[in-house]
Amino acid sequence: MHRAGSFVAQHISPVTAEQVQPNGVDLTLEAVLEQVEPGRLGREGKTVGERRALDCADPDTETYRLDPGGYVLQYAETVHIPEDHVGFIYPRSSLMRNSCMLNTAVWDAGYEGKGEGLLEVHHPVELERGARVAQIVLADATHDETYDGSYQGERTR
Ligand SMILES: O=c1ccn([C@H]2C[C@H](O)[C@@H](COP(=O)(O)OP(=O)(O)OP(=O)(O)O)O2)c(=O)[nH]1
Repeated sequence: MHRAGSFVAQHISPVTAEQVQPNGVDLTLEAVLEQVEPGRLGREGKTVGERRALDCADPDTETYRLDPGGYVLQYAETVHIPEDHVGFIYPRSSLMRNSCMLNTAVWDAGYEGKGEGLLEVHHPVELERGARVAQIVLADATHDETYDGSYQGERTR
């Protein structure tokens, strides 16, 4: 069962009433990165290649103008996935209706941090820093142990 937005909101910080949706909570854009060197996933271990933070095309309004391509998007909110739950991200529908897609991996029980997502841009788009771009939902889930990986606490310290 997926939990109501009001439940999800208890695990997101900071959060405003505008972000709370019937079935989840909207996350906002903190930064857009462009990968500049290859990463590697091996049989043992992994490395994330260097990413460069993009400048806003309009610094006054903190607006990014993105051409078609793949970008790493960083969310502004700290998310805590409570025990007995798993999280998933969906794009805000207006982002998708503008020919962009935001992809998700699994948000594990016990994870806490400011996460990232892969933004696919299929038509030029403008995104303002602080704009609501994604929605996180929580579903009930059984699990073994809780998340203790390399991304625990990312961008919160
Ligand atoms: O779209 C997503 C999905 C997950 N996460 C966060 C929450 C998740 O709990 C954590 C780690 O994800 P995963 O376990 O898939 O990472 P990994 O590549 O297996 O690395 P590690 O083993 O170091 O955790 O990253 C995101 O920021 N964005």
